[in-house]
Amino acid sequence: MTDISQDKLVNALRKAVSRTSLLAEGNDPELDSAIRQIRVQISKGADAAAIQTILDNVEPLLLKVDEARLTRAKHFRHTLHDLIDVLDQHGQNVPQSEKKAFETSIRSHWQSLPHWPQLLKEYLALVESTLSHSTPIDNEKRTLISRIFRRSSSPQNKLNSQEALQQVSHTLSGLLNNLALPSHYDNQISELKKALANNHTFHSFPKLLDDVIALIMVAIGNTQEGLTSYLNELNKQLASINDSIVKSYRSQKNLSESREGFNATMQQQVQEAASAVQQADDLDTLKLLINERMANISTTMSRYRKQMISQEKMSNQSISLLKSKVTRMEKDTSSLRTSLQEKLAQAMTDALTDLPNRAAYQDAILPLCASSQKNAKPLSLAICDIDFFKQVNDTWGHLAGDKVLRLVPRQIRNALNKPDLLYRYGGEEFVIVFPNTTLEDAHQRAEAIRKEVEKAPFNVNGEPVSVTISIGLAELIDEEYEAFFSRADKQLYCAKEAGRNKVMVDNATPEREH
Ligand SMILES: Nc1nc2c(ncn2[C@@H]2O[C@H](COP(=O)(O)OP(=O)(O)OP(=O)(O)O)[C@@H](O)[C@H]2O)c(=O)[nH]1
Repeated sequence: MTDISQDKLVNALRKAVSRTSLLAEGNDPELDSAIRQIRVQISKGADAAAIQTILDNVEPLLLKVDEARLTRAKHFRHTLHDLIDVLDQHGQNVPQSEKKAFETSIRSHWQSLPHWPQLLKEYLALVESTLSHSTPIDNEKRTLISRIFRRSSSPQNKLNSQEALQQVSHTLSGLLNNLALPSHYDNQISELKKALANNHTFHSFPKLLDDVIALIMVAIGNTQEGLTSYLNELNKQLASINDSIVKSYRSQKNLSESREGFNATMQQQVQEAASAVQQADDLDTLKLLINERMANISTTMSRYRKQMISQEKMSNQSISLLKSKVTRMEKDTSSLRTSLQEKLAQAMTDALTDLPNRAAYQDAILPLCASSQKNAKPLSLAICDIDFFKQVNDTWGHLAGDKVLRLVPRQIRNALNKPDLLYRYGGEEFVIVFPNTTLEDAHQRAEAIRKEVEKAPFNVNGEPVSVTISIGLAELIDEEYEAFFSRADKQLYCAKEAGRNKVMVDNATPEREH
């Protein structure tokens, strides 16, 4: 193998190793050893061009998986901070040093899925510690969670215990939405979400939290299983390609060795013939000598031809074996790509409504904002929230609530233009991105959306149910995304305050050249 192709191979494999190392970060020693074995393959040498092509195809997919993982991790980090907020609101004696230590743990480990259960357990320890720093232990045996929420029912606290419990349950439900588990877990996740939403007692809360942790463990198992088998497979195939290359190299070497041997023998025989001619005294002896030498040369040549033919055959065989191995590896890679694409689509889709979910929104919105600002094109954002949705759940049950959650986006779609993008942001909240749309046009469309939902004939068990939505709207100006979202969100809050079933607009508009 030439130095250049060796360099190419080393680079390609280094890229793959660094990507897979990233994915395998914090996983078990088996994965680390698989990565080490790939490094060994690099040093042994393999067909650079074939592997480069395959890795180039795999790399963007691995990158996408990384991004989805990062989005989930960010969501988890928010969840933990939400949980700390709940604790701050309800426990006046949160021990600051332990809270800081927990926040440091979050900072160090939020990106590593295997640490998530540990972080949730640390949260429970912080709850426990908060309690032991506060009121003296009651005689009544209450669970830790029940005590902290019980204290929250004092009038100076903003939320009552039920609301606090709901807030935590809601946060954990959001976390479940972002776990990216295979679809056969959908039922279990939706049951657990239902149990969280319906949970009005504190004693069952730790059990529910345990169930959430168990599902996170499954998600960890899945990630590791997939990666381990992928790395093992890649490793096996690299090893077998390496084998074929070594064989092919050996037969090439044999060929050139026999060519050298042939040259030497021929030279020797020609020299022998020449000296025999000089030594011959008469014509008959000379004829005899020449015939003898020519016969020798002809035997050597036919032996050499036979050897060549058999070695060429061997060389061709090992090349075609190598080709079929590379083809198989390409096929396997393409099925890996398909399964990664399916997993990616699953992670980006909300199972209840089939809409792209919050992770998908977060992937899309920053590039959309950047491109609108760069090209001086308008971009508007609407945040929609179903009014009094809790009442729907409380009156007709969660299944009816889920039905409404599926129907509302259908109504919204009736008033959207083709390029408009609709996402389920979480719970009963939807966001709509209006690319290339001014605030004025987006306002008209948002009004149409509000009316579509208002006039829709929703019903549960044949009984009509009135469903409306409130909408907050803003157009992107020269600002950070967070400020843009917060302006729309503030308007949603105003729409709720103003009596709901309203569209409220933030009137800041970008300066346009006329
Ligand atoms: N059925 C169902 N309910 C959900 C889901 N996700 C969130 N919820 C519920 O949505 C409700 C949201 O209630 P609130 O945030 O109090 O808001 P609201 O009742 O809509 O009131 P306003 O927004 O103030 O008009 C909570 O009861 C959640 O349990 C879901 O996937 N399915």
